[in-house]
Amino acid sequence: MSDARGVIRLESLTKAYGRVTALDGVDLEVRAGEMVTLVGPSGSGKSTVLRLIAGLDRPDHGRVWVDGQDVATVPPHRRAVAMVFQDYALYPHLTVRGNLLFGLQVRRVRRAEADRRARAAAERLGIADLLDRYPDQMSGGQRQRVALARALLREPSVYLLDEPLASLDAPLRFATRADLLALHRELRTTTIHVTHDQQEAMTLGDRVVVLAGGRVRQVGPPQQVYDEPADTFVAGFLGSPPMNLVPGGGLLGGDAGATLGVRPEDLALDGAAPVEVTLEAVEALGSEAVLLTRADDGTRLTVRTGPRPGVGPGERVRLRVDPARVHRFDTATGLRR
Ligand SMILES: Nc1ncnc2c1ncn2[C@@H]1O[C@H](COP(=O)(O)OP(=O)(O)OP(=O)(O)O)[C@@H](O)[C@H]1O
Repeated sequence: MSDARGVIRLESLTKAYGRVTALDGVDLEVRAGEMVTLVGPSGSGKSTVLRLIAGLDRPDHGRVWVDGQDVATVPPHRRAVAMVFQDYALYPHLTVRGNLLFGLQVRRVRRAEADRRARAAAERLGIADLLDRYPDQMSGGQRQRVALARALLREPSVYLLDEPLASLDAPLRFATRADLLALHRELRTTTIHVTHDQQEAMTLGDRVVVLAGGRVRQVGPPQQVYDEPADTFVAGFLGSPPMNLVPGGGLLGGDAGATLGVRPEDLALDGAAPVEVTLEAVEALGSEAVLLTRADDGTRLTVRTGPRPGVGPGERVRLRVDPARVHRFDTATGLRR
């Protein structure tokens, strides 16, 4: 089914490890050419989703479709997927060239053709001068590029990326993220990318999938999920610092049965505003500052301001709340109203 190439469909996927339910009925369709970011707390089942797609584990119930085909009986090496892990998983006894050629040799690609493809992938990822090095002679960033180049050589229908940037330092992470995005724009290969990183979740995917407790909580374009979180869990998970959530509404405006939420950037210092709080701490982050405040009723509100807010701990300050920016959730169910 060539028209389904690159399409991934997960249907009621359930998986338990002993008494731990890792996935609890996951449905998801990833479109051809799409880049989807999978986020969620530790243990929410993100890696399990990838492992089931790759065939490294089998679901207890449910189905995985790759390229329009139910892959239940297809072994991992026959699936059209390439997985990249945080810890690279390179062969330590092989050079970069050896690592890149390995999969091509398994697939009986002729040597001259394999060499040509390996060099092209290495050049694309900027590691062509490292072909004779062994993995332990390279930095983490370089190893990760080798792992990505190796995935590229498989020419899969789908890339499964399990936190590939997590062990890189901030500048390298930023640069590699940009490379990953450029590569995706060029190749348009369907990609599912697991990350813990808020910025990656917001910037890398066409859509973000929020997972919690083995269930999909919300799927949508990152900005939409950020602007309209489906429940209090998603509201508190996406965004750093997280959304302020006030059960009963309190000083955001009383609302029995509702939990009101406001993001730190939607609160502002304003001497004429009615909400008065005590400033407990100021976190200066260079490009911005985060104010930790506490109202007389005990409610804590986090405020995001410019880098030099001009106020200090212990001061009484007033906060302006943009009413159009207040989110309303049902306290009992947590669902957006
Ligand atoms: N092989 C295994 N044996 C037992 N339990 C497992 C196994 N693999 C995963 N689990 C459990 O299944 C749940 C989901 O794990 P999974 O690795 O998918 O989570 P995750 O969202 O990727 O977490 P993290 O962000 O920490 O990597 C966790 O509770 C985990 O402890």
